[in-house]
Amino acid sequence: MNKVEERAEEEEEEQSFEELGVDPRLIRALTKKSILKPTPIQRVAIPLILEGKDVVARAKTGSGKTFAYLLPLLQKLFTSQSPSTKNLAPTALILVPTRELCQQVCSEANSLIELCRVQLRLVQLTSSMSVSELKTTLAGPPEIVVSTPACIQTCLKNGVIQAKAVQDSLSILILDEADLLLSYGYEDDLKALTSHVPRRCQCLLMSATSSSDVEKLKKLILHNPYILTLPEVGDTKDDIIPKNVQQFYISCAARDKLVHILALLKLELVQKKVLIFTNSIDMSFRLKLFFEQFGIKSAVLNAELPQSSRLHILEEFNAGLFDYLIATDESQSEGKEQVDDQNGSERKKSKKHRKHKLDAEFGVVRGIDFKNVYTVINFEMPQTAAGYVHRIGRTGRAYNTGASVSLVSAEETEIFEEIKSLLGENEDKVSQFIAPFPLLSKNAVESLRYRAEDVARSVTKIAVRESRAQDLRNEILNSEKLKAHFQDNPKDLDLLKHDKMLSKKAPAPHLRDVPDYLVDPTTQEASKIVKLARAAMGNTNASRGKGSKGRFKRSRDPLKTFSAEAPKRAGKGGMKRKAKDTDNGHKYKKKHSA
Ligand SMILES: Nc1ncnc2c1ncn2[C@@H]1O[C@H](COP(=O)(O)OP(=O)(O)OP(=O)(O)O)[C@@H](O)[C@H]1O
Repeated sequence: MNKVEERAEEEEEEQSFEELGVDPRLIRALTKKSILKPTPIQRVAIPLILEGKDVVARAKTGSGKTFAYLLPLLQKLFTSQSPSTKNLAPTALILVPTRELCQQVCSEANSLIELCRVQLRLVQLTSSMSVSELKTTLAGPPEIVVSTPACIQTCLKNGVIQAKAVQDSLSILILDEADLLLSYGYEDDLKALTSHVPRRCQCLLMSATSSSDVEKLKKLILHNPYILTLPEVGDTKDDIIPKNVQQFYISCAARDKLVHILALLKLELVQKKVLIFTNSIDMSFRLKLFFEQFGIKSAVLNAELPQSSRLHILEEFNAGLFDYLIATDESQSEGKEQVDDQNGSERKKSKKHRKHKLDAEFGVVRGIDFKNVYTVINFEMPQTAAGYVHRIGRTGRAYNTGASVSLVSAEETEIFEEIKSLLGENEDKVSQFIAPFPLLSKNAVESLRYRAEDVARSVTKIAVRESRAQDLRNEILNSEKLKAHFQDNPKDLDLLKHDKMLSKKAPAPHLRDVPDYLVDPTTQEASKIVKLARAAMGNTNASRGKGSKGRFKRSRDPLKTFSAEAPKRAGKGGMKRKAKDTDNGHKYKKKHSA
């Protein structure tokens, strides 16, 4: 790149929201949220959307896609309000695959609207609402509706929204997390809707990955769109995971995973907050009960819990009320049961053999904005490489940094190799993108083995089953209370704690703290460095805020400068990434589709 090109790129990177043409009210609102400069996808998408272009935006997880469409959408609605024209249907429709995402988009948008002090109504429609609730919510109508395709289809079928009114009123249609809409089974719902979408309607399609599903949707909905692809996503395999996330793995036998995760958490070798993934709900309860005996408080999150409990757990975790969340993601082995609206649509497929209903519109991984998660731990490896990308995408969001640690057993070698090849690894070479975790020594693991195995034996299948049932009962009882309470006090998070003890047996006092004599000096040193680094990076629950506040100081990163084992390999992985990290090109491709 020559100097002129370099300068042009630098200038582009320095572009402010103001220069992108964003309304001063929105800029003030963003400033209040400590969002000061646009991310690369926002820089390119906002002006095009303001101009009224159809856009397909592909940018990696956590790159700020939500504001990339919300800001121009709100701005257009601020200025287009005309009291003489009365719409009979919403002007804008945002479709997302899950209820959790509905909730998240609504709260992001509503907080901007509130801060801007404009008259604009945005509502959320969910499949759990009755026809009369849907009608009441849509009365007006509101300018913006956020929902899932299935729910909109229910509204159309039941006459809650008239097709003719959609044709007359709809000006902007946004498909968020577009790569997932089809895999959630919404193809027919989307096809039914598109027949009513007027040609003049501006259509936007946002996604984290490119897939044949995105192509299908593009053909179905968009007319001659601008395709925005940040090179970090589309072109080079090595940048599928955000650059600010360091990836590590630990090879261990499946039966040794408990002692390894105990060592990581108890010896404080990973930074908080920590999001732990399991492939089954039973395993998440096994982990929770195991942790409890060592005085580690955690909460579980899965598709079986009532929706209000799930939203509350997310809010509490995001607010920093607890540090460890064990999530079972939606694509994993237990599958998901299709439950839909109360009006008995064809999507309701009951599976008798399953004891508990899992919510088909639950999505814990995809698109959910977990705030300030520093470490993602794959206690069990995901079943697909794409699942890995989405799990890891829960850390390192926007300008924050993060790390992931995957516990890989011999049985998981195949998927691990698949993940490495997706990231662009060459089988014969030393791992470039996922390095062995350098801070956990064999001695450290062995020092905890006796205690871990003893406690693991006490967490029997019956104990797991009982605590899972108990937790579900508690949450169902609480969910009604939560629903009512949140309507009156949306900001109150302390009503119910989700990290309470489930175990019938109180933890033995001697297991709460690891005595110094059990921890070898190298591990003590490693733990000290992690703590120091956390303090130096301002990574505490209170201070590790959004945007640039928690910005990474690479030179202070212990995972780059310290190694308890295998210093050469870890160093190599670290150095390579370090070199790559300086290459912070934010180019984009813009082309008209054929
Ligand atoms: N310009 C910005 N500066 C700093 N933080 C930002 C900026 N834009 C968005 N964020 C924050 O970054 C986080 C991630 O944004 P967002 O959820 O939009 O990512 P995403 O690209 O949609 O990710 P995913 O594909 O996982 O859904 C959010 O907490 C958001 O508030």
